[in-house]
Amino acid sequence: MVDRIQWHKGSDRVTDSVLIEGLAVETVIGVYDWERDITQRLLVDLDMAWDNAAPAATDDVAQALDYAAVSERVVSYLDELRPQLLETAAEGLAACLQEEFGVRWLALTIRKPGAVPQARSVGVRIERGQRS
Ligand SMILES: Nc1nc2c(c(=O)[nH]1)N=C([C@H](O)[C@@H](O)CO)CN2
Repeated sequence: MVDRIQWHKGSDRVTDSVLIEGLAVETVIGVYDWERDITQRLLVDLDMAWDNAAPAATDDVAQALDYAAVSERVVSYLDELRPQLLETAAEGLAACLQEEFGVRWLALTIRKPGAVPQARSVGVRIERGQRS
C-alpha cells in the first residue's frame, strides 16, 4: 500500500475521473434516408480523467470538470453535427471535449437503443488521449 501511494505521488498520471452516465440526446443520426427525417435518442456515457484533489481542497467548482457544463456541450454538439455514423459522432465529440475542457483522456460510449430491435442497444466505445 505504501509503495502504491509513493508511486502515485511521484507521477503525473491522473487516476481520478469525472463521470456522466446515460445522458440522453435527441438528434438526427443514421445512414438511411428515413433516418434523416426523424430524430432518434442516443445515450452517452463518459469517463473523463481529471485530478479531483484540487477542487476537493478548495471546494470550488471552477477547479472541477463541471459535469453540467460538459453535458450541455454534448447535447449541443450532437444536435449540430447530425452525423450518419455513431463512429463520427464519437470521434468528433471526443475531440471537442478534449479541446474545449482540457480533458487529457476519456472513454466515450454512445448507444443507439432503437437501432436493432432484437438488441437492448447497440453502440460504439472509444478511448482518446493519455492519462499521463
Ligand atoms: N458501426 C455502425 N454500424 C451501423 C451504424 C453506425 O452508426 N455504426 N448505423 C446504422 C444505421 O444508421 C442503423 O442505426 C439504422 O437502424 C447501421 N449500422
